[in-house]
Amino acid sequence: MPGMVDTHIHASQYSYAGTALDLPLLQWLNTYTFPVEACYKDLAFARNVYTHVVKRTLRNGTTTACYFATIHTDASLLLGQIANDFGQRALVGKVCMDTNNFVPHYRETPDESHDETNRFISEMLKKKYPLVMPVVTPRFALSCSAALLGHLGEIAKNNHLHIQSHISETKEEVKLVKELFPDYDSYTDVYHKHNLLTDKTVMAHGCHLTDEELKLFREKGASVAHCPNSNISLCSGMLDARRVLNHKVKLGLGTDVAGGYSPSMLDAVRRTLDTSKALTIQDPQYQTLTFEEVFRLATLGGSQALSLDEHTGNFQVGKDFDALRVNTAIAGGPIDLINHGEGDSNLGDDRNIAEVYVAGKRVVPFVETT
Ligand SMILES: O=c1[nH]c(=O)c2nc[nH]c2[nH]1
Ligand SMILES: [Zn+2]
Repeated sequence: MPGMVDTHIHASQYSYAGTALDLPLLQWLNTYTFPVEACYKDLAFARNVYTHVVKRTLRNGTTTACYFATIHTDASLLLGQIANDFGQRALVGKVCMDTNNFVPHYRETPDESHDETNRFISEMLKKKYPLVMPVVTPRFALSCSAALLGHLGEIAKNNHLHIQSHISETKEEVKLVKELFPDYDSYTDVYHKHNLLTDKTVMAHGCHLTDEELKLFREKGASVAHCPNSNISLCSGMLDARRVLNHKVKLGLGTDVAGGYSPSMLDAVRRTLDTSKALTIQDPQYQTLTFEEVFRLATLGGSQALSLDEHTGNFQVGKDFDALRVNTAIAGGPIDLINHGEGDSNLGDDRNIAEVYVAGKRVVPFVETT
């Protein structure tokens, strides 16, 4: 099968994946996330976690990942180097944030954020990695001043770069953005007015976007990363993926580690189906997503959401060979091939992924270096 595309994952949060899911988003950020992310000043710590997350996601069939790192430029560059060394296709973002009243040692000044983003981009591009690219990464509107958002929009525009952020994940966040940015039409308009809503933008969550906002997404060619595990785990909301698709807005899936507790894109597939079925329980007229539609979101949809579909997403002639060799009967695997069930099985996991290829090169099993 084609390799899977994780359109939204925090590499820096992998160290506590599976824990700390007892608070809503904003408290969760202040209590767990910011103190952990501050540790990436230490490059040895960063190397350890980043090596583990790249290996784990590759083993789970993520041939392309769109990563958030932290505010630390050198550690973020290290993540790019590690993805390149293991052969993963990746977008890597140095996080930008100049507003953080709860953990004040984990924030930048607007000038630092601007200068360090420029340094991150120029050093990353200098490496000429074949599959790893920088992405401009304002954390979200609540962490960024208007001045910083403006700087970042300029940088992205002048260098034709990808952009990633979060939007409308929880109702509380939407309300606070309204209070902080009263002169804008909507949360989406805050990013739009700062040149951060382009056809190379991917915004995570979007649970509470209005039809007007989705229209603006469509007009600008921006995409949504659907992160169902995180949406449920932090009780943020349920994205109506069908509505996003009906608006013809590009849509991919994200694990959103560690708001989402699983680094597996197969988990994202299952949670997407669960969310769609929960919406159907609430409204029996709702058109539930099919397995085939969700499989497409995990592969081609993700590549379109990241504007990488020229290179990856399916086996169309001319694209790179990003692929998984799947063995449903693998020894010790999770599937007993004894029943007469028809159609696609929901039971597979990483044990069934025998080999992973990125751009024609086998990257799993790992080649042990001496
Ligand atoms: O799920 C999330 N994880 C984060 O790290 C984050 N930062 C802002 N908004 C966020 N949402
Ligand atoms: Zn996120």
